[in-house]
Amino acid sequence: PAKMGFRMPAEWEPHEQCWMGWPERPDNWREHAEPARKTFERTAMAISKFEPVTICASAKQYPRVHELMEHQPNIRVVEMSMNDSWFRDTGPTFITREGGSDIGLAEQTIAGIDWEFNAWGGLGGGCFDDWSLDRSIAKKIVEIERIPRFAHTMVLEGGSIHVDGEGTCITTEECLLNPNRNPHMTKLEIENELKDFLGVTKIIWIPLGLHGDEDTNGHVDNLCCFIKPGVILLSWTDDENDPQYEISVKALSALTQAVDAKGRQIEVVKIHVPGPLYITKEEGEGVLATGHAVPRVPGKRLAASYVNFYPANGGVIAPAFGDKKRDEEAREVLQKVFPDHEVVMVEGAREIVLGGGNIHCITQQQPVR
Ligand SMILES: NCCCCCC(N)=O
Repeated sequence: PAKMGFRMPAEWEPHEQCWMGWPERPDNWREHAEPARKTFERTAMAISKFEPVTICASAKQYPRVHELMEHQPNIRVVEMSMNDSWFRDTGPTFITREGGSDIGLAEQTIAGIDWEFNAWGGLGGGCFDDWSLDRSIAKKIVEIERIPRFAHTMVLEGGSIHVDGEGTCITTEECLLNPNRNPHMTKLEIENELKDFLGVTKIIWIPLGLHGDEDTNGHVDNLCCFIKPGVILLSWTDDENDPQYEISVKALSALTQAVDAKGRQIEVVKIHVPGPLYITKEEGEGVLATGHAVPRVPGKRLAASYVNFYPANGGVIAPAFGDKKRDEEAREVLQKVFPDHEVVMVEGAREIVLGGGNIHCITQQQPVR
């Protein structure tokens, strides 16, 4: 696609809409996903103040969600079956190009990449043992939008990459070089596919993702993200005894020793992680042990980070974990780095991180065409 002039826009570039799934499986979400649906609802309502939202819900969930959103003109609900509701990873990665007949390109100015998906590691450490429905979500979304589809055989989740829109991609070795994704591909081969499909010329590799992020093997979207070309927001901790400290120091060094596609040094802004937060006994017991999904064990560290936010048109939709001090600190940092956006902290994001991700993981932006 890069050869055809496509690139993945930066997430802060104008959106046509936001796509979301709807949680229900009781072996990944506690209390039959009731608390999680409350937070998904808050997230969809918050985003809908800035851009249209499409919620995809299973046949079982459709009636309730449709009724819930009946008076929300900026939210539409469609029926779609899924194994779980992580549309960052199962939705398409949209790519765009400057279209128009004047430059001889076909009219198509937007397309969707349909990566291979194996539930974050397949039977070698994945989150559940059947992902057959999730593998069709990207295809169904681009069909609904009548957008061309670029299918790829490489396993990749949208949460494992971030781009600056100007040729640079950041990702983690912990995830992309994990043998449970593409064991048959070398680092160079993976780089070349990212360059071709995302329209980037430089990959900056970060060794490890967020401590505790075992579900995804350290997706970059839980560790750091671009806030504009040349500037990266990095999850940090002042506690040198927290295992996160070493990880963040390594990431800081990888980022400050690199230059981006335009030859810029990277400026790093730190944002402190909440907590540390751990799964409580009550939370763990609320998740059904079916044997078909990764168990939620009380006492395990939650992979909670404020960089897992969604940049909507003019709004930053960020997780609030109930850690009053760090939630407020994070809101201030986000407002400072996004001076022209309205920062909305979504209460109850702890329910999403109990499922293994956060607000960025449950959303997928569709850029304007
Ligand atoms: N249990 C699956 C968690 C998936 C998290 C998704 C993400 N992009 O981090």
